[in-house]
Amino acid sequence: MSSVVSLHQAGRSFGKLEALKPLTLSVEPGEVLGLLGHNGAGKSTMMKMVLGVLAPSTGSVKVLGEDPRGANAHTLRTRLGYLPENVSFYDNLNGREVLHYFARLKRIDRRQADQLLERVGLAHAADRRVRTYSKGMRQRLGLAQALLGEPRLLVLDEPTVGLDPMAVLDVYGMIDELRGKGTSVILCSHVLPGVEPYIDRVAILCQGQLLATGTIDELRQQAGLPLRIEARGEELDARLGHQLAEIAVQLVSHDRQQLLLESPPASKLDALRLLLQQPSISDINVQAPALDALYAHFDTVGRSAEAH
Ligand SMILES: Nc1ncnc2c1ncn2[C@@H]1O[C@H](COP(=O)(O)OP(=O)(O)OP(=O)(O)O)[C@@H](O)[C@H]1O
Repeated sequence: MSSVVSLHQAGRSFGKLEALKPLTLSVEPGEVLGLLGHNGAGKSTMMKMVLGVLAPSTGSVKVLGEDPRGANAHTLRTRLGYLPENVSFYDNLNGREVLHYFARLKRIDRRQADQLLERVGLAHAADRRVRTYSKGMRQRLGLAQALLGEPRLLVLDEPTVGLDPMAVLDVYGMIDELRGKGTSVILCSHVLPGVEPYIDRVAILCQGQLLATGTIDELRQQAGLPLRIEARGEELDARLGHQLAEIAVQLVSHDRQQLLLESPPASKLDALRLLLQQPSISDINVQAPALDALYAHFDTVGRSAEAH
């Protein structure tokens, strides 16, 4: 199956500033790509190139096999959905009118608007002016607007900003449902905790450069960050620390009920074997580095490489 998005050596400069250095990246059907990067890393520049708002200065961009700025751009756009970071609407319209307006722009049956209002939990507020909506309600309306026309590709810029924890889970649940139906999603987010189960692959940008791409497990392998092992029990003996040190496992903290260890990935099994030999240990918990730790690692590496 061909890629939904395919960037080949695509880069973009503004005058002398190389906002996005040439990068090659694809998004497959039904795949959720998490696009991460600090402020000014080049995320919006990449999203704008995918949406056809910006032309690449070098290389090529293809979306659903077409140039997003080519002769078919208008038709192509009806198959894309976009939620901008700072979503804004005509405040004097009500929620339903806003969606009808966007449906007309996309040449889509306006009856879809009512279904979408229901789907994002705004049916009760459909006849209220948008000016009375809370931040979370506006975000939901933005999402409904992006979903008009059942797009094949959704580009979501910080979709969970300003949402309460339950609403965040709702948005992630919706992304999951879309992924199940084969929609591809580019999810640009600074909000990392909790997002892991909903993304298939991550792309990390730093100062305009693509630093790393891969599944979270692949990024863990590339980063080689230590795992955290927590052992619980009664009357734990910290002298175990010496044996652990021999297999390059570090004792981070300990008391009589708990040992906290940091283990290089390669020493994990040796560390577990050693712990399992201790009758005083009743529970062991192993934690692989989470996405925020992986992101921080690659970002630090990228910035120090740039500084040299
Ligand atoms: N139209 C423009 N003209 C000049 N410079 C620009 C333009 N658009 C973006 N830039 C610059 O390109 C770089 C990348 O910007 P971009 O908006 O892509 O970053 P970002 O990762 O989306 O940041 P944020 O998280 O703050 O939205 C920045 O240095 C920015 O100032």
